[in-house]
Amino acid sequence: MNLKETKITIVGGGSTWTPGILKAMTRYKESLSFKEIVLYDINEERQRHIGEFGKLLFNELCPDVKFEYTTDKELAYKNADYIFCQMRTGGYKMRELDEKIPLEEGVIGQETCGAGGFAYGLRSLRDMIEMVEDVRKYSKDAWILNYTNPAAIVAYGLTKKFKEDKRILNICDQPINMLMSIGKILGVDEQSLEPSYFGLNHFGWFTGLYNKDGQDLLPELKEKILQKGFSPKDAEQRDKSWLDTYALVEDMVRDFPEYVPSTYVQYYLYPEYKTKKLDPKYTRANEVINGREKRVFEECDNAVKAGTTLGSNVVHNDAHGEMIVEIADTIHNNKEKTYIVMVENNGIVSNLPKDAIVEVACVLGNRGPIPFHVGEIDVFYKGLLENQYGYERLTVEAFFEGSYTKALQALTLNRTIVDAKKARRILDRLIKANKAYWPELK
Ligand SMILES: NC(=O)c1ccc[n+]([C@@H]2O[C@H](COP(=O)([O-])OP(=O)(O)OC[C@H]3O[C@@H](n4cnc5c(N)ncnc54)[C@H](O)[C@@H]3O)[C@@H](O)[C@H]2O)c1
Ligand SMILES: O=P(O)(O)OC[C@H]1O[C@H](O[C@H]2[C@H](O)[C@@H](O)[C@@H](O)O[C@@H]2CO)[C@H](O)[C@@H](O)[C@@H]1O
Ligand SMILES: [Mn+2]
Repeated sequence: MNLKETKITIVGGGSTWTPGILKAMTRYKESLSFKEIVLYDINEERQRHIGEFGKLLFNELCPDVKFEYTTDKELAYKNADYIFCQMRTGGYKMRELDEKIPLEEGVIGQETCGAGGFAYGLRSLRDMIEMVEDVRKYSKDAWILNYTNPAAIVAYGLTKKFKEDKRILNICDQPINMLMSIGKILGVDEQSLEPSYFGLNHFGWFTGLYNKDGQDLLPELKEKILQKGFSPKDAEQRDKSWLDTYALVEDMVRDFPEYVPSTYVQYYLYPEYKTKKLDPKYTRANEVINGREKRVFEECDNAVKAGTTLGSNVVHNDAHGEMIVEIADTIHNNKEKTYIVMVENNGIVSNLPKDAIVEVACVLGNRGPIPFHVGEIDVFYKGLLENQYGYERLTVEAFFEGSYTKALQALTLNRTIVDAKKARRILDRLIKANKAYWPELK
């Protein structure tokens, strides 16, 4: 075990996901040997609710750890060893517009896919670049583990901007969440499965699931999905929209039986069907504002009022918190475990561009992720991914160059839009809505 004492900072301390991360951290205190935890956010009021909950939690479970929450960058980033980042530029108010504007124009309105993800990407990039610069000013060797969405765009943009920085790792909880559900369907512990997987973030496929004997359980999984459908492991705690999203995995396996896709692939394969199903008057942002956000803040406040976190039910999705903490632990202790994370392609998928940010299985240790080779992918997958790569790249270039033309090209290329006149209408509305956040596009 690596005994170096560590400091961990959570950026976006006021996030609805922070309590889950903090709870997971309490289980890794010895292994990660942290002595200091700091929450950092630009919204003092919002963070205070989570910060007070965290203070109580650490006081009860790890009293020798210094726990603070702050809006001061120096305090947050100085001498930090691990930065866990999960910020949302513009908050849920802007997420609502990301989802509603495209839907009003008759195309997918979603947090990370299509025009919504594009709008969110142009907002996130500005703040994420600033965050990396701030962190590097105070802690040049800290590992930055990033959840901030749209992770595909953020990862591509940060990789272009900070070419030499090998300690930024972009991660997503979707593959592990899916693996947990897969484990339940197969009746095996998901930890015992070695996945093979390729794609871009929120656009990928499981191509193999090997048990300890080296047997591939993917064929059995596909059979079971076709017989009984696909639902999340924690179905009883899920909002309806996520249950609907999981359910469509069955359709995708029926239509394209080679692999098992990420749930997000449905936005690209069935854009017309999905658009009809989504309600432009009440989107996922509304569901979250009235559900998770309300519940997390109320439950944090209730614990603080009660003076104890014991018995508090604030954590809703263990996998999310567990994943980022486990990844830090794996790096810290050079555990060389397998995770599906984002890395620069550089030939991993040999027929996709080298600078694409792919999501693949990697062995993770203190040198960072070491990817498993994928090789050539078939024409259908290559076509889909090459198209999405073009969209992601043009989005990032539009941001860096302030280019309206590249923004229009990006949206036109996106499979959820296609029509250039529609793309222009959506782009013009998004420009107005995002005036406070985007670079000027000329
Ligand atoms: N990669 C994944 O798989 C994954 C999974 C879940 C959530 N996420 C992402 O995590 C983030 C948080 O999600 P949420 O739903 O809890 O949102 P949230 O709005 O509840 O939390 C985000 C927090 O970030 C803060 N913030 C905004 N701009 C900031 C900045 N520049 N610096 C520091 N803090 C800032 C906000 O004040 C807020 O407290 C989002 O980007 C979301 O998309 C990613
Ligand atoms: O709509 P939200 O705010 O609840 O979630 C958005 C995030 O969704 C993903 O996380 C999923 C997970 O992948 C899925 O399998 C399921 O279990 O629920 C999680 C969220 O509730 C996604 O990976 C993130 O990038 C999104 O931010
Ligand atoms: Mn994700």
